[in-house]
Amino acid sequence: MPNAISISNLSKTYEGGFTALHGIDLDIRDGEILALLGPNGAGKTTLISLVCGILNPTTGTVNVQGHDIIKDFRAARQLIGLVPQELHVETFETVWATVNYSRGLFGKKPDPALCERILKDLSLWDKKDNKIMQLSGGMKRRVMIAKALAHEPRILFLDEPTAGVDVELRKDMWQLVRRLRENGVTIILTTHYIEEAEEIADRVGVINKGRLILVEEKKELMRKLGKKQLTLELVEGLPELPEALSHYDLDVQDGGRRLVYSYDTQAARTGIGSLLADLNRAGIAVKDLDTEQSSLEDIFVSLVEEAR
Ligand SMILES: Nc1ncnc2c1ncn2[C@@H]1O[C@H](COP(=O)(O)OP(=O)(O)OP(=O)(O)O)[C@@H](O)[C@H]1O
Repeated sequence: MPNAISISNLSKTYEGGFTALHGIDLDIRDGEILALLGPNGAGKTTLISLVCGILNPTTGTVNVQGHDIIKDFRAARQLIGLVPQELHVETFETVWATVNYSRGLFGKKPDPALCERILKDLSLWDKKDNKIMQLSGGMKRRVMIAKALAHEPRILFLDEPTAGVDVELRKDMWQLVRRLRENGVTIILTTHYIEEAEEIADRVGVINKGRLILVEEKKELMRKLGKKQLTLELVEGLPELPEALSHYDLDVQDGGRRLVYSYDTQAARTGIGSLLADLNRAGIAVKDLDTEQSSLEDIFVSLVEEAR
């Protein structure tokens, strides 16, 4: 499949000399949902602003479905919808006027049926005649999304779409994102909520201090970097760990009544079989056992810590 966006050696040094992005190379595939994760100030918004032509790069190029973002700005920009992090909507306009106007900005003919569908999809239809200033924060955020979709972009950037949004609305947004993807829209979202990436992304990119430290299929990332833990509930508490078990990576918890064994899912041998055999040999009876896989959050925290 062709790439929706190709980013090559992209850097940004702001006036004053601070370099917020260092030589980013990234291909965003057509039709995927890519989540960009990174701590505050990592450079996520800078990257989005460069791709959307809001900022000029210091080095590098960005190609949007074959259109260079600088040489062929209008064609490239037309393919993109941007939902910025900050809410800035014309407060005295109605929802309906705002969304229709946005479409016109891209030189597209009015399409009331499309605007109606977008507002209905975003549960804003009953607010269409309201002035934006009469809406709640979550509704204003949805208006920003409606605006970004009004010119039928093929690529949608969502910069922290669910920041400050309640759980219910967050789930609605995820559903909307999935629906857009089903219609072939490529989606790039930045988020601090790892569960968001875990829930909806196909691939995950991690940015730290202006560098893209990793881009990987979410499933592959979790498989490769995910550790598993086996928790063993013992029939009787152990006063101390027997010598025969000292070579296992075991954590003794709950006054010796629980053993937690960490193992690498990728290792040729997990060691579980021999651990259970050694427990049996040592006369330690197991009441119950449970396994748990590390979350994307654990992986993310360890990646960013490693890069420090
Ligand atoms: N106009 C500017 N001039 C100078 N430095 C800037 C400017 N805009 C952003 N920066 C710096 O660039 C770095 C990256 O900022 P950016 O907004 O891209 O981060 P981010 O990953 O989006 O962060 P957050 O998650 O907090 O939104 C930060 O150190 C920020 O202070």
